[in-house]
Amino acid sequence: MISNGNKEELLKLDIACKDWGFFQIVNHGMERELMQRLKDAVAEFFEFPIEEKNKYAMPPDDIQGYGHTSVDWSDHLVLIVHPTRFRKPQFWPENLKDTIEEYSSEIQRIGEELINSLSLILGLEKHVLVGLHKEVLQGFRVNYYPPCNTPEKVLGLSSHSDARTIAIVMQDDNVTGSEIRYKGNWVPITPIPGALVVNVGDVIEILSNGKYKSVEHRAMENKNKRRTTYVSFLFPRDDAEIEPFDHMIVDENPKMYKEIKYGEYLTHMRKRKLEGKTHINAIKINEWIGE
Ligand SMILES: O=C(O)CCC(=O)C(=O)O
Ligand SMILES: [Fe+2]
Repeated sequence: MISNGNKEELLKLDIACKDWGFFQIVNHGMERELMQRLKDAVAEFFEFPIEEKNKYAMPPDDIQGYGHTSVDWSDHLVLIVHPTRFRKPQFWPENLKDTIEEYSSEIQRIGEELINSLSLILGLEKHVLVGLHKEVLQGFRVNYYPPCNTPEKVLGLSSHSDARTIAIVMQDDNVTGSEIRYKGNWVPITPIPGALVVNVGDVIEILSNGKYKSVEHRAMENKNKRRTTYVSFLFPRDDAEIEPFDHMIVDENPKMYKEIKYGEYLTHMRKRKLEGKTHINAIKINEWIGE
């Protein structure tokens, strides 16, 4: 893991965020046993009969709970896990709650360390970025992709960029499916056992005035194998103001994005379907099509 302040590691992080927007971390300090425990408990949950899973069903006007994507071939469970006052315990499956609690507190530690490193590569003091969040919120989303007879005809999850600060993803070890768009091609992310995949979200792209990219990604289906991904999103409080840092705006790279309250950005994004980078493009200067 990037130890804060280690110049060589920070340089690697800078390159990864500029070129790819994605990287994998290995020495993150999360116990392999805890990672496996979460995988086992989630597998148990998705194998429950539908009536059992529907006890946690996402109501039409909510973003938390168990549900299905409308156009894609996957199910999900979505929870806000941090801070605790935003939790809705009615959506926390009984067999998962203790493990999610433990896993998400490790993710909070790892995620805040990563945000501190991003603060440093953005040329700021270590804690500036966390401060700008007002509070670092954490969402947890499990994506469950069942085996599919016609994997070439449907997607597990349509192409999108994440509207968050960063996403930290645990994948299955032996199944592929995640792909990122790199120089016009779709590149699979090969799982490294025990590693966590990290990707830069729209918030970092906006704050860095486009230097670090929130890269488009999608999930493919597999014919004979199911696949599960465990995605933790870190993001600012709704009232945090998001706009490019002054020092990232230079003559060769004029200000690319308008200032926006994070909550407003999310509201605007939720009105649109998942489609590449349309949300962030909408707040680009000269392209604003919001309210
Ligand atoms: O499951 C994957 O491979 C990607 C999931 C993802 O991008 C998301 O949930 O935002
Ligand atoms: Fe994503």
